[in-house]
Amino acid sequence: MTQDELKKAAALAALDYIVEGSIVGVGTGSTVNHFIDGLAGLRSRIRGAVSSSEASSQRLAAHGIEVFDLNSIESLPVYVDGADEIDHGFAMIKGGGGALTREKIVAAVSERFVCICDASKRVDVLGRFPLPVEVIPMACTHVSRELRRLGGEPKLREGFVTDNGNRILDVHGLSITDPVALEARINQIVGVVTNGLFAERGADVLLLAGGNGVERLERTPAR
Ligand SMILES: O=C[C@H](O)[C@H](O)[C@H](O)COP(=O)(O)O
Repeated sequence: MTQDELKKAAALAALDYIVEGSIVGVGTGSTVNHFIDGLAGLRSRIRGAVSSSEASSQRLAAHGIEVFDLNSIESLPVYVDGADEIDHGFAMIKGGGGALTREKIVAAVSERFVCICDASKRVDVLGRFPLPVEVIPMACTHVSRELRRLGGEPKLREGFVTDNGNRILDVHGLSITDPVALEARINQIVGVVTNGLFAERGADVLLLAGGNGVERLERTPAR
């Protein structure tokens, strides 16, 4: 199977986690695009969706799925999203598509985070994928200096502006052995909006597609 076929298999498996009659939290990216396309077939069984990016909102709307403002809803039983890397404790690096801030907000509201990935995303230690950090534009140089002090090598994502009007620094060379601590530390740097570590609020379920099908893994409570 190709990587895209594996992404699609993981995405379609996530349809089993949708709560009938609810609003569904929807992430961003090529794996989630398969999920949105699959969700279109269940349109009559959900109220609609909350989206984490302009791109996902457009795709949802094109399928006739109503997109709600997060501020207008009371609860979100399930959030479905991909990841760039996920470790064995279900901490993730996200933001390869630059949607990390809205993704983290929607994930924070959700009761259950279902992560959909092909098997190449599973790692022992996070950090080979450069860690995206969303930054207020005027703070890029300051934040870069601070990130270097933490041992990383930040590179500005050229020509890219987030849905929130900010910039992305991709931080190379980190070996992230304590994702919860690093997530908090980077968020303390003035000018940082969000970083792409999803560790304090990691995934609850991992649907991991490989050669032998889709593994359905639940986070163990002790994480
Ligand atoms: O900003 C993008 C998101 O965090 C994506 O969920 C992540 O980059 C994975 O994307 P893909 O499914 O395209 O590999």
